[in-house]
Amino acid sequence: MNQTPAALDDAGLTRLAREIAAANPVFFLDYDGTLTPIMPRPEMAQLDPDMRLRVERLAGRCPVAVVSGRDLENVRQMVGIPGIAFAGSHGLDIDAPSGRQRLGEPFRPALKRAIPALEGALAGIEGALVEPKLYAVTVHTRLVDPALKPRVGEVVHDVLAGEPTLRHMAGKEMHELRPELDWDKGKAILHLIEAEGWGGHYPVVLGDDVTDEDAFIAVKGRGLGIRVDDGSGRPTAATVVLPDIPSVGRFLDAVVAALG
Ligand SMILES: O=P(O)(O)OC[C@H]1O[C@H](O[C@H]2O[C@H](CO)[C@@H](O)[C@H](O)[C@H]2O)[C@H](O)[C@@H](O)[C@@H]1O
Repeated sequence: MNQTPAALDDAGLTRLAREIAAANPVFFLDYDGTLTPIMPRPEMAQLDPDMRLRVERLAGRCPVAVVSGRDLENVRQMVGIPGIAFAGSHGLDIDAPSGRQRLGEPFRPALKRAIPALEGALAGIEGALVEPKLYAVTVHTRLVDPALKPRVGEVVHDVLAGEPTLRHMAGKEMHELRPELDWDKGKAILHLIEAEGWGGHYPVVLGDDVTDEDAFIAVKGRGLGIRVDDGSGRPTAATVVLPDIPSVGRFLDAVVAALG
């Protein structure tokens, strides 16, 4: 892990954007915390129209994929840009011009049991939100009384104990139950590079969360990981850090301008 990735001011950001544009890039963009600020509830994290326009302009100039922990159809609808590639459920569900890959399909029966079990067991805990996805289920704790958060964790682990084909993953104020598969955002990105014929492009990954670290590692040595700082001070495998989401906007503007 790189403890101290390079922090960029606006001049450095413009310089980096020009270098990237000259390298024939392909962009892999995370959604929550990267294109949109973290909000109290998932449905509140709507994409700002200016950010949508930037991503749209970028996609008019080079390949772009949105790689998210969200359900694929949900993030596709939130982004609202047709024709680009999407990976949902942390890469377990991919829809790209080359076709669809649904690695989570064999785990649907387990998820169909786990989702109502979680909804039932958490119904009495105010603020606990269950977000069902095609290939995972997320339990959000952001709105739960801090004293009750450990109880939410216990419920999640109780349900997990009955589902050996699922595993637990933690994120920002959330627990996720997902398929017990050796697959992550990094593997999804490498799959997309191969399947879409993007091997001649320079992969640039933007992300903020723990699950984006797999993506930074996947492109290390052949591309660039850019972490959007979330103030956690967490070590990262990214090479560069952007201080916030507005700087992501300025960076994408600079790349678009440099691509012409
Ligand atoms: O990979 P991402 O696109 O960053 O998705 C990761 C998770 O993002 C969402 O949850 C997070 O954002 C919510 C809205 O800002 C916030 O309320 C929550 O606390 C965060 O964990 C999404 O709801 C999850 O499904 C994604 O896995």
